[in-house]
Amino acid sequence: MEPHQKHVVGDGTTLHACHPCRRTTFYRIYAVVHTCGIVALMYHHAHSLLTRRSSTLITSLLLLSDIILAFMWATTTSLRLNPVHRSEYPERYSAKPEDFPKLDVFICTADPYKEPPMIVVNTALSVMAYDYPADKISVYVSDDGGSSLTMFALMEAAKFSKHWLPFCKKNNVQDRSPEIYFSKYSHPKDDDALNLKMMYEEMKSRVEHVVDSGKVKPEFITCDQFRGVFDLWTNKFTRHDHPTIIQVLQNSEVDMDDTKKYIMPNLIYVSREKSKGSQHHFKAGALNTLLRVSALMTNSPVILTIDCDMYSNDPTTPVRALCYLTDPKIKSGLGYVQFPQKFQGLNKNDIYACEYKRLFDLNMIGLDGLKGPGYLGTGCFFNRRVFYGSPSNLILPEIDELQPNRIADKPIKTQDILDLAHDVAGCNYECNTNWGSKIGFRYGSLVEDYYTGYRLQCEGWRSVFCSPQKPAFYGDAPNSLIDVVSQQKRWAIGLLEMGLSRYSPLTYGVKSIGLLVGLGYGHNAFWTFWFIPISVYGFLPQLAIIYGVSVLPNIYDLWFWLYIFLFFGAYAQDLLDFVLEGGSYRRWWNDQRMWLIRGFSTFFFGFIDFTLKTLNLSTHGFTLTSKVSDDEEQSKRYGQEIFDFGSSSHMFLPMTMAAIVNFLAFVWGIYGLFFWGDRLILELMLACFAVVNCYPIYEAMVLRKDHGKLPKNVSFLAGILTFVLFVLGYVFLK
Ligand SMILES: O=c1ccn([C@@H]2O[C@H](COP(=O)(O)OP(=O)(O)O[C@H]3O[C@H](CO)[C@@H](O)[C@H](O)[C@H]3O)[C@@H](O)[C@H]2O)c(=O)[nH]1
Ligand SMILES: [Mn+2]
Repeated sequence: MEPHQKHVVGDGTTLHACHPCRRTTFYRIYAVVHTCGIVALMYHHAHSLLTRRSSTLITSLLLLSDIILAFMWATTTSLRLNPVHRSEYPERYSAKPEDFPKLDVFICTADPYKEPPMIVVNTALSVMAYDYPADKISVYVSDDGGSSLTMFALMEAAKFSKHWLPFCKKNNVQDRSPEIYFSKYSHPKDDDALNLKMMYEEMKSRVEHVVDSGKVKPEFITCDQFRGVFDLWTNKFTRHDHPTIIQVLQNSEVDMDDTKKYIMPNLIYVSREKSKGSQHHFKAGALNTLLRVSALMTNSPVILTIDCDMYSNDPTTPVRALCYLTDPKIKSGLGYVQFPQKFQGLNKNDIYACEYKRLFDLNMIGLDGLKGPGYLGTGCFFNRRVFYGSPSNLILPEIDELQPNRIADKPIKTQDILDLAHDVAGCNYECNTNWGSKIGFRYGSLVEDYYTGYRLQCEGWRSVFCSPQKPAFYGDAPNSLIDVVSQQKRWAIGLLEMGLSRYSPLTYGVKSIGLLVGLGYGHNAFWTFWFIPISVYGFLPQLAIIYGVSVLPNIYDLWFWLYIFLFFGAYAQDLLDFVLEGGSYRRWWNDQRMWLIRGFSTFFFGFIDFTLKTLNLSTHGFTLTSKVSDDEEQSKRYGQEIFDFGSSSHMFLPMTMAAIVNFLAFVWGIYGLFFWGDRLILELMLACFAVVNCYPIYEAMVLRKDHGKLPKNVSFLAGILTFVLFVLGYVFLK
């Protein structure tokens, strides 16, 4: 955290303040210097190409890699030119609770086995218990799994909330996810808390029991009111083919706690209609359904979207968001307020770099200083109006009932509202409408979040990054390598879909939001291309060592120093960014290592999958990240910061090859130092750097015996492929 953030701002009535980072001036100067370096390097390559000083193939590969590296550097730099921090002062927010705007919360879930219903329950309870007038909160849960188990769990949640919410408010509890609260205070002292803990444990065991048995048997149902609902799950019902189910599980107009002192918020279960033949657009489709259903029922001007695993960690969060969303000076053009994604349970040095500091933090503060952060899919408060055209041009939806400015004043359980709600959740409802193209969350990319935020910004909406000291939300991050690289492969594919669409940040984006923001979005949109420079520098110089030819300048060449300068300059700046934003050195090291690993897995296979899809040779879907960790040994290994390969996957092949090639090159290069002297010093330095980075792979290949080690067949296949590579290298280099 930078020191200037502490000072008090304004006249004591401003609700928020913005502080530019102090490093900016230095960064701008450095940007000029580094650019000169890059230009010189390009000259060097062009010169070698023209004078054919070395093989054309090698120079072209190096040139291509360096062009991509330079592009990536430029995109990162565009986000370093004006990063800002913000602070807001919720204690100064003076509106009376009855004047607070209504708030709709959207929670998405999609599979009761990968996303256990108890997780959804805790997330829902944590937001229902916000420090906010309860009659103004409506929680909508979208269940793309269409699961009676999830519905059952939420029914239980509604019942439990009548005890939980009063308890939180009376005792000013800060952890409003009961799971977190009771794991922190596992031995409550007073009777109230003890009772409640028992009640929670009982609910949990009922829900888990139902999930284990896979079916809601009549004897489990304790609320007579909802008995009939489960009949909707007939024998023909499957998750990919079923009618719409909408159930109001709690209704703020009538539901109160037992003492009749506390009003309960709305809780509504929505599972949109599914059928085999129609497009569902994954999460974006689910969110658009909620947008419509909520428009009919409550039509709140403020919408919070969260993933089912992102529980609230701070009950005052909505008021923080209101500090921006209701500020008359900015509110008319403000589309959304994004909170960072933070994760619970990361190990100390975050071996898989799941904190995503660059993605979720550094890039966001960079964008915030320009035009506002992207949308991260969760932890984001929207102005409902943002989904209906640019700030100056309202695009009306096909029916009046869905208009963003309409006041929804009928009771939510009115029959015609429920009927219409079923209608708008139908799977053919969106045909021939603007949903997904001009209205609502945008379709066309697997990362609907990032893409939607970007499109909204292109329309002229501003956004704000709100990153309070106490994290507003906590979610789950994957904790085995295969989960990490698969999640990011989905992202990489979705981002490339965005990058190569007709709304590409480099063309459309630059035109509508300016060069810097366009470039900034381009950084992620073209993520996959990292695999090119990473593979070239991960294999080519190493093969060169093996065959004793040089591909990079030697130490007596002036160009040698240019390479040294660019490498260390870029790395040092990355480290500086990371540490100045509160990261540790070890986490940074792991972050850069994961970047290399992603280069050989996520980015490479993401690119291949995208290409296959484009050629219509395969399809790709939204593979959910699993939120269950019942493998105790694996969790233990994660805690000990040991890499978990475990299952055998082709994703591990290229990185294993790189590990082998670099090791051989390093050994051969050291030996060669005595033979041919320091001619190949740059190549050797690269191999050495890679070997240090590959340490966990060597360990997993040869030293470990546990279940997380690298499967033998992967090592074996990688060995064979390495041999093939050596043969190819011989053909081209010798
Ligand atoms: O068909 C689908 C698929 C997913 N989801 C929900 O989408 C959310 C995110 O899915 P998850 O498997 O957790 O993906 P992550 O990669 O962890 O999610 C990140 O990346 C996604 C885009 O790929 C964003 O939507 C998320 O907000 C962002 O946290 C979850 O709540 C799911 O229930 C649906 O509702 N319907
Ligand atoms: Mn997730």
